[in-house]
Amino acid sequence: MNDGADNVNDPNNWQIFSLPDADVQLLPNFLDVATAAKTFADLHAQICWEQHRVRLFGRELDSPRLSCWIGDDDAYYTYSRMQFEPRPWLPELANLRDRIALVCASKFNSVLCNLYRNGRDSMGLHSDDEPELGPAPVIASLSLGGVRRFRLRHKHDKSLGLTLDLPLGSLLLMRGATQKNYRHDLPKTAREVAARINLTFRRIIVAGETR
Ligand SMILES: O=C(O)CCC(=O)C(=O)O
Ligand SMILES: [Fe+2]
Repeated sequence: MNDGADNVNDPNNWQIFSLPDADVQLLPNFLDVATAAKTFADLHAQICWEQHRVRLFGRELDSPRLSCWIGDDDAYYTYSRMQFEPRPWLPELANLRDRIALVCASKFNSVLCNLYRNGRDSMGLHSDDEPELGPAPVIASLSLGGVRRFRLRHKHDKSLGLTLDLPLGSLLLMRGATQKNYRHDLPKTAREVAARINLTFRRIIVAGETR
């Protein structure tokens, strides 16, 4: 793990983007390069990667990536109108969850893991705005492996957006009204790119919880 924990906790190391109607920050070196590489190798081997299906224009298709939904037993999630039952936490993921919770001052009970095998794998434009995430979700996104382009686009004002090449070991934090006002994607690329793992830590509001 990154021994520069003080470093990570120093709010000055967050890059804060002044994006209207959103709250987006990046901690470029949450994991140092060696730790990020080891974490990538461990998770690539340990996560039970699955081919999820997505519904698009009334048709069901293979999603262009491999995925795995991991979380507490009660953290059910509906994504692209498909229900996912969480798989149990792996120790390394639970450890990352706790460290990320500290630097983000938020709690997470689940993580969506995505594996982009090459430049043809991608994530279409969407908002993480499912009702079970609550009205202003905190999404913490850790990137490992190959660098890929990530784009945020305002839902109503085409002039507003942000494009980031997410470095390995970086932690992107989206909070507040970001999901309400923006969509994001990870486009395909013709460049030769190494495989990438992305972990989006989330908090599902479980039935019976007051908020
Ligand atoms: O791979 C990424 O950086 C984005 C993943 C994402 O948007 C999601 O899991 O909802
Ligand atoms: Fe997303």
